[in-house]
Amino acid sequence: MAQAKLIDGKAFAADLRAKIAEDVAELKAKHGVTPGLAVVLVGEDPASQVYVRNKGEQTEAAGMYSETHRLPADTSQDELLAVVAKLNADPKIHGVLVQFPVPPHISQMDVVAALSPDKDVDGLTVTNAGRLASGLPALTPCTPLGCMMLLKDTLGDLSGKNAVVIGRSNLMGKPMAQMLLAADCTVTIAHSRSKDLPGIVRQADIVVAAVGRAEMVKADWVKPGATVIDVGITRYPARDPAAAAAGKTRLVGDVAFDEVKEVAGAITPVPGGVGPMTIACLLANTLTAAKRLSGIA
Ligand SMILES: NC(=O)C1=CN([C@@H]2O[C@H](COP(=O)(O)OP(=O)(O)OC[C@H]3O[C@@H](n4cnc5c(N)ncnc54)[C@H](OP(=O)(O)O)[C@@H]3O)[C@@H](O)[C@H]2O)C=CC1
Ligand SMILES: Nc1nc(=O)c2c([nH]1)NC[C@@H]1CN(c3ccc(C(=O)N[C@@H](CCC(=O)O)C(=O)O)cc3)C=[N+]21
Repeated sequence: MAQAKLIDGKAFAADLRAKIAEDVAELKAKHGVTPGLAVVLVGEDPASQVYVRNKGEQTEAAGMYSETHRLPADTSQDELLAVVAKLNADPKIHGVLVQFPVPPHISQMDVVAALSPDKDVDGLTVTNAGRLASGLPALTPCTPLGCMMLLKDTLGDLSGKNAVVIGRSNLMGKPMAQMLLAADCTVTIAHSRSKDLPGIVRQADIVVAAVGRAEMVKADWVKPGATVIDVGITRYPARDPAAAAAGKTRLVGDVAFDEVKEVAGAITPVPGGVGPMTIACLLANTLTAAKRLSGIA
């Protein structure tokens, strides 16, 4: 069997960011509005630090305003909610993202509930999740949005395809399933209590793995020719011992890439697949929020 087509999320995301930059320039020129994104990070999680830095750089490269709030790990929930309330009320800011996970003394649900749905560029509020489920216009989570773009680019019409989503988080699995359903797929959501996961996955024309267990999806789980989207990210020390000793890391997805690429029809790599799309879609959502908040679209 021929090797799977490699889905180049990095290149797709670069094109998307270039289009967003054009739209941002037009919004500024015609309406005097500069989209603004605020990212809030509580604690020192090194992986989150990288994402936060990438987000900040790419936001500015797209011509947007970016601010990052780094709060210490012992920030109280009330202090964090006060920061969110201030950003909700700040006219320079159109998108607010609180990086998860937050430390255990803070309730993620309470943080989400405090976000203004109009600025909820993660699509996590009950309002936006409900709007997505009801088929209404919504700000939707960035990672599933990016996965849908890659799937439509790879397969065209998704109607009637069997899609299996592994994972049921509010940020990833559930909204992914809603988007696939809206595109007329037959959708199965699998999770840690699912029985015979390999058997379920073998039915799929489309597999989306969003678990966080390195190389869980094996070649004999995948129907020949299926499209495989790997969302999972696990960070390991670099293979080279000297590099590892220097603190260098490598990213591993939820799919055993080397063996699955021999079976699948198309597959996203990690890194360079879904991750870059997440950030590009965050910029897209911030632009959408800026337009809506300014009464432009
Ligand atoms: N590339 C990107 O841009 C992004 C990557 N990620 C990555 O994607 C992964 C998932 O993220 P997220 O959804 O937030 O994670 P969560 O930890 O919130 O959810 C993980 C899901 O996987 C399920 N699960 C756990 N173990 C198994 C198992 N053995 N078999 C089947 N299902 C299992 C859980 O089931 P249950 O509900 O039963 O516990 C849960 O629904 C992580 O690696 C994360 O780092 C996340 C966001 C963006
Ligand atoms: N409120 C919230 N929203 C999120 O969307 C959110 C979050 N919290 N917490 C953590 C996860 C994870 N996540 C990623 C974003 C970009 C890359 C990314 O850019 N990855 C690159 C490489 C990055 C690198 O090399 O470190 C790639 O896969 O090619 C990965 C993962 C967003 N998340």
